[in-house]
Amino acid sequence: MSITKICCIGAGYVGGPTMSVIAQKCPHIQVTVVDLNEARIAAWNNPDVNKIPVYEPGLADVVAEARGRNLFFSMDADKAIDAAEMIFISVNTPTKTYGAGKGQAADLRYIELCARQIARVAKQDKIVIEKSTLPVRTASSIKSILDHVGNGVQFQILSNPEFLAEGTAVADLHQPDRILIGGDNTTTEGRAALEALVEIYAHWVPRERILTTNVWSSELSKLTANAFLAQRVSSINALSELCEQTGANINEISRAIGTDSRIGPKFLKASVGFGGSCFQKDILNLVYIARSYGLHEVAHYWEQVIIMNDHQKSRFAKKIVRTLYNTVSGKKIAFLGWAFKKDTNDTRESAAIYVADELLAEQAVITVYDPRVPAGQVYADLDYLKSRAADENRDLVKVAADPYEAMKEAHAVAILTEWDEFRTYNWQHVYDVMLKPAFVFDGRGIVNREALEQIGFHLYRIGSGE
Ligand SMILES: NC(=O)C1=CN([C@@H]2O[C@H](COP(=O)(O)OP(=O)(O)OC[C@H]3O[C@@H](n4cnc5c(N)ncnc54)[C@H](O)[C@@H]3O)[C@@H](O)[C@H]2O)C=CC1
Ligand SMILES: O=C(O)[C@H]1O[C@H](OP(=O)(O)OP(=O)(O)OC[C@H]2O[C@@H](n3ccc(=O)[nH]c3=O)[C@H](O)[C@@H]2O)[C@H](O)[C@@H](O)[C@@H]1O
Repeated sequence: MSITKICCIGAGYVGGPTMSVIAQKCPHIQVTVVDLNEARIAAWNNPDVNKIPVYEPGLADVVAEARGRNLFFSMDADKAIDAAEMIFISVNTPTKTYGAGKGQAADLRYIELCARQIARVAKQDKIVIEKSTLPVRTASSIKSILDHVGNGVQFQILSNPEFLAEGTAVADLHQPDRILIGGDNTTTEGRAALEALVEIYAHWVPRERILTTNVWSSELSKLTANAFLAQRVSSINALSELCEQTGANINEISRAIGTDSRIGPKFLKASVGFGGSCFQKDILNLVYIARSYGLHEVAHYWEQVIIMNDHQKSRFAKKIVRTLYNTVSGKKIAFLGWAFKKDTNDTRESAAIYVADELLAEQAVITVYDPRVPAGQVYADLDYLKSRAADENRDLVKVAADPYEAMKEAHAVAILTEWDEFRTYNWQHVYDVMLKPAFVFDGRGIVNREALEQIGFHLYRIGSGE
């Protein structure tokens, strides 16, 4: 089966970049990305390609190459679904905030809406692909809806989880470690669907990197991969606290253990805590699934990864309060970084939000500088917590367009994101304009200890007991 038209439902951080790269690499396939969010679609269609809604290094060039040629962003989902032979579902699957499983299970209502829409619109056989991260066995729910609501049309369901990381999405999509496709290879139609998707990726990904499994393994591999990655961060963060007590240095430990080829060097960077839309959500989901099968030890084991991460964020905030003579009331603290990692404008579950919330509860006054995050997003993130009135968030938190302005007359600077530019600031100038004693709390381990201490700063760095 040769695919000529693809539709993707969901033009977010995954749908947008993923489909842009498929369109770039497969100019013979027409790719239409649809979304309910009108502003988002308008932004993807912005004639100024630098104003697309997702900031990712290299993405604007990919969009510029394919958009209008074989890549389209549209609000007309019915039309795109009807025309496509292959439909990716790439909508959000956040943690449930209501009912059974509240705070843990994945909220699948958007997935179900997509399945019902596809069933309603489809007039010819379709391949439906789970691109969103989903609990194991979701494909059977999608299939049930499609088979019972659809009008006799045949659907093949594949699982094709996405492993890109934000900030490196384009590089990850161009050269993935692997592509994972779960499908039913026990039937002729199932095998044909699997092969159709393999064919698409094979335009730029070596075949040996395209793995096929059964659907359930594919769904569960995605949750497992994120759980393993997050577990490494929590493990190194747990030890960062012990380093601070003992005079050991977490960077040296990461280097020492990372050279063991069985451990490997990646994901061993101690931090103020992992953020992002997925690690916490996916582990909570894994915990919920394990518990729903009565596997309490399994659930408890993975839950520790989250507990450790919450502790890491909280102890950073507490360290600031303790160091500033046990009170930050009315004191200006400058935040360098608000995004959950560098090279992205995404702030979902960013450690900065929770550190800020804890300091605001102590009546601190915060000025935020982030090279990519606009003021409106900072306030939206704080308002979402409902810890205090929106007016109070605006009174206590300011967002600066200039980093030196943010740090002027501050008691302390807290580094929350590892943006490269923070390393190259004129720290002597920063020292001169800050109140004394001037404190720097480095939650990312990026500044040079000797240089800052020579200038006169008091420096605290995560995982450094020196
Ligand atoms: N953000 C990331 O780096 C990664 C995310 N994932 C997974 O991919 C999925 C999507 O994540 P993101 O792209 O980050 O989410 P997102 O929130 O950025 O985008 C989802 C989009 O789907 C749209 N949408 C929801 N329901 C819809 C419907 N019925 N019809 C049309 N559009 C609809 C929303 O308006 C939104 O624009 C999630 O399951 C996530 O776990 C997987 C790998 C990486
Ligand atoms: O499912 C997803 O959404 C994605 O989640 C992560 O990608 P992402 O969250 O975009 O970014 P990561 O590079 O994994 O970083 C996550 C968080 O961990 C932190 N981190 C990462 C690595 C490290 O050594 N230390 C550390 O604190 C980062 O600062 C960030 O806050 C995974 O890396 C992707 O493979 C996956 O597709």
